[in-house]
Amino acid sequence: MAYKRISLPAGERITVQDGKLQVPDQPIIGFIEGDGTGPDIWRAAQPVLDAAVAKAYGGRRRIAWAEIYAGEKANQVYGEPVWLPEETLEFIQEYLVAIKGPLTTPVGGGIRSINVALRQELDLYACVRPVQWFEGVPSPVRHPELVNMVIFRENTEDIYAGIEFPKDSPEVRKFLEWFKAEFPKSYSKIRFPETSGIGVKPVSQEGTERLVEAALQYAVDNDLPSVTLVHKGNIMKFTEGAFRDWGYAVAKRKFGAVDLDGGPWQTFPNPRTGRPIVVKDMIADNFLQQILLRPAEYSVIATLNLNGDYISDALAAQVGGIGIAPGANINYQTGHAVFEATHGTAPKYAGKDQVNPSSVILSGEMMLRYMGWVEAADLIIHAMTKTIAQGRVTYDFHRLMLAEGRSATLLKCSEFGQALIENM
Ligand SMILES: NC(=O)C1=CN([C@@H]2O[C@H](COP(=O)(O)OP(=O)(O)OC[C@H]3O[C@@H](n4cnc5c(N)ncnc54)[C@H](OP(=O)(O)O)[C@@H]3O)[C@@H](O)[C@H]2O)C=CC1
Ligand SMILES: O=C(O)CCC(=O)C(=O)O
Ligand SMILES: [Mg+2]
Repeated sequence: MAYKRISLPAGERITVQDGKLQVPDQPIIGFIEGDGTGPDIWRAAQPVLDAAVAKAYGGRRRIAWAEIYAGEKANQVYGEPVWLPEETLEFIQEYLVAIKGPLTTPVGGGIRSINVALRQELDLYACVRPVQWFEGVPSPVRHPELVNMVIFRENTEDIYAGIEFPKDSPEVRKFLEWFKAEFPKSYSKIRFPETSGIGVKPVSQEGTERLVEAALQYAVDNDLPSVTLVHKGNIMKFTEGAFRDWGYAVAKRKFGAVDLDGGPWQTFPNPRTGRPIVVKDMIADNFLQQILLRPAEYSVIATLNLNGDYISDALAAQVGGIGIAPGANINYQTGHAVFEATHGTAPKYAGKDQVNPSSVILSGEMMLRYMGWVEAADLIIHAMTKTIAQGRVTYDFHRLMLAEGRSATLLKCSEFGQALIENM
């Protein structure tokens, strides 16, 4: 396919055959720099990913990077107000794998999230965010080593679908008139109808089942002890409550789970190892205190879009903050995957070469593992562990280390990337 503004490097496409990713030695992979601190971080991260691949495979393998555009840079490159160019989506459709920096979303009015749009347009239904502690990373909790979880956040539905009507708009008036006529009892529950904005929260059985199935399969593949369905189903019965029920049902139907002590918790033996996997559920507010008090009891988490967003940042804080929290948006059925940090654009640090590039680097590490390039991924983990152990860190860890009375060397964003390369 010919692109208007995307230059294709020499290389080949990643494809899927019989449900398995086929990765050539020079795969073309798209990257979106991102807004705010995105360019600082990408400048530090890309050399680290390239160095890991070069060292692991001695030049036999190489990533052929293709810059693709979204956010503020898309406006510059395409010369018109275009936040998510059609050809960016077409490129990812065709080349399957991409990595991106954070993109700005204004609060209140203005454009809707481009990050969310990418996930929805490409149907990247699972937002996978592993949360693990690296030895030496400063943390606000006493036992960060007990935190070892992987969040599977539903990525295409929920209140994030973006179905909202602003107060006083013709849409909200029409909606409320219809609602009042058809559902007078429910309408009467709207406390101030004249001054309300309205949002719609769709949660489907299909959307839930594919997400929960991916989480259960992850527990099987990685021999993990439990999957917890996190929801607010006591209050939102037919969306979040249904998420729980459909989740339990898929564990029974697809994995042969049976009730534990009369239910609702379930268990099934891991077909690969025989070890039991417990499927349990928890109401989201309780879960947020449980992960602080008893983190060792949680492993894989399957949850809805908004809960997953909150839980991601809360758990990241327990292992050092969103500067080191990676993620991936994946469609396990088609193989499409866009890797990205959990954090946003952190605009006050933009252009200062100051922030922690670890989230994007570790998102790249997830990407390499997804591609089957595990030797390169392992090198990144090794270098990250070693560099942090040497106390060579960016500002976010530095200030926490000093507060803990530890000595540390303050590095810029780019210097931290270089330190990783030295330590590979
Ligand atoms: N996927 C995406 O692209 C996402 C985009 N966003 C967007 O980003 C914009 C800003 O959002 P905001 O709520 O401020 O959240 P951010 O995640 O951008 O930043 C919040 C705070 O987190 C810390 N932080 C963020 N990134 C890093 C890093 N790389 N290294 C170290 N610390 C970091 C900083 O803390 P401190 O001040 O303590 O130093 C920062 O002020 C919004 O437009 C939002 O919509 C938000 C989340 C995800
Ligand atoms: O799209 C955004 O601006 C925010 C998204 C977000 O917070 C997330 O995906 O964790
Ligand atoms: Mg978030």
